[in-house]
Amino acid sequence: MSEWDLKICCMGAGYVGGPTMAVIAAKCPKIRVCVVDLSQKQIDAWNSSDLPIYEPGLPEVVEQCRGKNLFFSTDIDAEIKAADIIFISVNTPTKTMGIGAGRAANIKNCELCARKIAEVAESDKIIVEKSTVPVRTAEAVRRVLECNDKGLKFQVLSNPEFLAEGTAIPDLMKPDRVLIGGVQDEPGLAAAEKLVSVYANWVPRDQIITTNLWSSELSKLVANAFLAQRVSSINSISALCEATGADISEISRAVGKDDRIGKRFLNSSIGFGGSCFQKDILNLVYLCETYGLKECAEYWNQVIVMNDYQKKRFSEKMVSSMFNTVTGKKIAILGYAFKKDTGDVRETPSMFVVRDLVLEQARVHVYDPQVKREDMWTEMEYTVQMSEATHPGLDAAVTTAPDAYTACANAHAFAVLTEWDEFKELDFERIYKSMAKPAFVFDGRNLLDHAKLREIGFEVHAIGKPDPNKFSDL
Ligand SMILES: NC(=O)c1ccc[n+]([C@@H]2O[C@H](COP(=O)([O-])OP(=O)(O)OC[C@H]3O[C@@H](n4cnc5c(N)ncnc54)[C@H](O)[C@@H]3O)[C@@H](O)[C@H]2O)c1
Ligand SMILES: O=c1ccn([C@@H]2O[C@H](COP(=O)(O)OP(=O)(O)O[C@H]3O[C@H](CO)[C@@H](O)[C@H](O)[C@H]3O)[C@@H](O)[C@H]2O)c(=O)[nH]1
Repeated sequence: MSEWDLKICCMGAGYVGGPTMAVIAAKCPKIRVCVVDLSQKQIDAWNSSDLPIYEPGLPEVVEQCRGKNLFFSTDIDAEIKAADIIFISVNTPTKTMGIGAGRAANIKNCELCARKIAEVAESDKIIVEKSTVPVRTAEAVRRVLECNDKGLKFQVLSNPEFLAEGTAIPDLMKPDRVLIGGVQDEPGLAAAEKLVSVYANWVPRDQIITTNLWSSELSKLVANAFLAQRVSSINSISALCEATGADISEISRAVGKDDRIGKRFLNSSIGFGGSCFQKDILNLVYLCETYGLKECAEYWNQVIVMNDYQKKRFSEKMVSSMFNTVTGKKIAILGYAFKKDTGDVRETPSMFVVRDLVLEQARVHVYDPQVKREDMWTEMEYTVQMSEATHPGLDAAVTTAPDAYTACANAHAFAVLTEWDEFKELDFERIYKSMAKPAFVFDGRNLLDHAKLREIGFEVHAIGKPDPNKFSDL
């Protein structure tokens, strides 16, 4: 008799696999959970006190369960063999070459997981697609699994993840909903019910939605598209506010009070970043195109077009405000992560602003409380194809500062690009004194008290905020 009610294996120990499995382990002490990965470095970090990702509350949850019912391993074969349920939580990035390059999601890693499971499994299993995938990916996974020569039976479920970085632990502990898609026949429904029973250890049953496979897969893309669309919608209005003297925060407040619209995801910004929104909308656009739905594809693609415009608009505003030249000027960038409370820099809007400033030959000094310099460079090379090799002098042009004060000293401007709480508490009198004059502030998150900054002497520019010099009727 096993000491465990159930054994779960999760393939992929990243931003989703690690936290998701840690919470399952914490909520289900009778379930053995093992997260496996191809990367020894990643697994070693999960087994250390320096976890590979920064996520508030995560170290405590891992600490509570690791070595008891939560394990991290590179022994993929052994864990596949032992598991009753296997989650596939691997990365599905946008394809960079070949058919659909720049839009289609690359599901190669999902297929490789399915092949590995088919190769090594010795008993029937439930396979759960946790990764975000194009609709009908489960079909490919099922067909690969069926190719095992041992007569094994696999049930494939879709269980997309809705956690947001920075709030992953509360999102997982109290999810709005858990979505489980499966084949609507007896074995499919039984498999779905088994997964329902795992989540039911802490999620109320009426928040666990079961549906068919394709609806589940597609719902994930649609949820992200709707959220990103809200950000692009409010950002499009921020440009109109700057032109007319209206205030974007007041618009968000007034519009969001309508229950039908709701107040969340109406914060105007330099644009959305992160590993999901852009990738998933592009994936949706590509799917629409594949099915010949040109108008639908164009509609969703516009969310990305607006986001690119917002990022570009911000760096252009910086340059034009500073007398149309930043050449040789020191500019401080406060915040590099794509949002607060994470060290993740994938698709971060800060990177695009830094790129534009470097191309204008500014000297950029970046301070972020969680971002690692090596991650900045890796992402820059991957996403905007900039490295010391392609742009000699890049390494010297972008300095990482140990704190905000060092970044701002002697700078002509500072720009707030991530909404870290600590930026609100900075001593701006001290910063002002240390800067070249006129001292410019570009608030890309509407985080700071602009009236107070102006009183100190700063020239302040912010997203969707009227310029008091331009609008005397304010
Ligand atoms: N990051 C998020 O906030 C988030 C939220 C919801 C959904 N998602 C989706 O979840 C999936 C995973 O995202 P992530 O951010 O965790 O990615 P990630 O890059 O942080 O982690 C993926 C991990 O999978 C490992 N991996 C790749 N192929 C493997 C294989 N064949 N066997 C074992 N391990 C393998 C990689 O080494 C990596 O450690 C993606 O589809 C993403 O779109 C992400
Ligand atoms: O009002 C807002 C809200 C968000 N953002 C930006 O939008 C991006 C994404 O933010 P958020 O959605 O909070 O973080 P993610 O971790 O990318 O989470 C999204 O993507 C995940 C991966 O698919 C999903 O699981 C989540 O539900 C979904 O919120 C960030 O750059 C934010 O700064 C804004 O600019 N304004």
